[in-house]
Amino acid sequence: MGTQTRWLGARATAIRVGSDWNCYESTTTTRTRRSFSLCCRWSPLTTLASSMPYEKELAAAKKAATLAARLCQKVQKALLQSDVHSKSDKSPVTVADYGSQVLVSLILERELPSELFSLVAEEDSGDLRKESGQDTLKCITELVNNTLANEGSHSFSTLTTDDVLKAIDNGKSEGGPVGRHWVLDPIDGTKGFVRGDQYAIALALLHEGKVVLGVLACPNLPLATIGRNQQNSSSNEVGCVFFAKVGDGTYMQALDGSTQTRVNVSAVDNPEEASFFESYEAAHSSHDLSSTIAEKLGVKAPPVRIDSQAKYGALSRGDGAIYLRFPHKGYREKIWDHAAGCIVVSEAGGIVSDAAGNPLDFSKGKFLDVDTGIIVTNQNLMPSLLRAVKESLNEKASSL
Ligand SMILES: Nc1ncnc2c1ncn2[C@@H]1O[C@H](COP(=O)(O)O)[C@@H](O)[C@H]1OP(=O)(O)O
Ligand SMILES: [Mg+2]
Ligand SMILES: [Mg+2]
Ligand SMILES: [Mg+2]
Repeated sequence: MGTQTRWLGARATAIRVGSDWNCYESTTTTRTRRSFSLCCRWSPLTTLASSMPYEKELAAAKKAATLAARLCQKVQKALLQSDVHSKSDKSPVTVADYGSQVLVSLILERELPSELFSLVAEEDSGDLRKESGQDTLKCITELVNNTLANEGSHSFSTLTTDDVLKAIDNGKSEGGPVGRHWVLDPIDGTKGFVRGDQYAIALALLHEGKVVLGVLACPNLPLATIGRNQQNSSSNEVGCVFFAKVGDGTYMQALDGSTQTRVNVSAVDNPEEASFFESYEAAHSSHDLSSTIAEKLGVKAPPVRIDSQAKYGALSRGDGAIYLRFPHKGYREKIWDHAAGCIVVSEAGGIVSDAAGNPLDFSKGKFLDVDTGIIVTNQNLMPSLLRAVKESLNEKASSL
């Protein structure tokens, strides 16, 4: 099975690998590589991208999220050991948020050099460019350089503060329905991070407005089941990475890189045996509304409250069967808070929708316009969950 090359003119080359022809466009101005499946005449014809769709991108995303998780673990450890562990002192958290974004941005760009790079990320460099942000900027730069050095990453020379600002600002893309966009929450669940609880590094790739891959690194999530289905486990190891790409299922791996296992959502169809996740923070999601819905549905177990998209990860492996999220009036959901979690759950067999049963639309820029809230469960429970949600919302509206 050798390779063979055909010259398709000044801008494209076809390379045969085995019986497949892979066509590349090469222009000096755009550095893009595209599938030419529509314009090439001979067959069989597939592209590298279609024979292993998003394989390279997934590997890069896992590498980026894992390294960012290491940086966050270091900061959280220092934060919990120091006496600045107070909610009013936001600086250590800020350093980790920015540092995580810098690492993901740099690693993705380095690992995928032939692709146009577009990143929609939560943080921007505005505050770090002010006089008052200079100490924090130095601190982030040092932290990122140390993390890269500890990982033995020799492909980066020591970063300057300017490099750091540029890497953060790579995340300024607006996303949208055309092309590819990475979507990043460098620390999802900041409140949990500060408390020493759950948080996640959430990274996803959108292609033509759809989520095609997602990685959720959850440094504090036990590898063993949590929540109501918790069994006695000999392992108290923590640190999970969930990852999924479209059509390929969802997998979980330990953060330290052990063998991956395929995961599936719970198959429970009796709500009495189901348990549900919701935000730890009542300010992020109405606990009252969730408990009305759960009661109407017949759920007996109390809610499992944890921070961040770790809820999507836990649900994808069947730790609980339902996730209810009803932010308070006026709050607009962002794509980076759901993109990775959404594909992790749906590839594990679950359904993610808004409160009216519509799928989430990630193609509208950085905001997600959802009807009232977000609900997640398996195929068996979704019809009755939707009924319970509708009834509860109607009752709430008529009581106002
Ligand atoms: N007022 C709010 N209502 C709902 N979600 C919020 C609010 N403020 C921040 N968030 C975001 O909600 C997510 C955490 O939700 P939870 O942990 O409760 O599920 C995080 O993405 C958090 O942002 P951040 O990424 O800055 O932590
Ligand atoms: Mg978030
Ligand atoms: Mg965040
Ligand atoms: Mg935030």
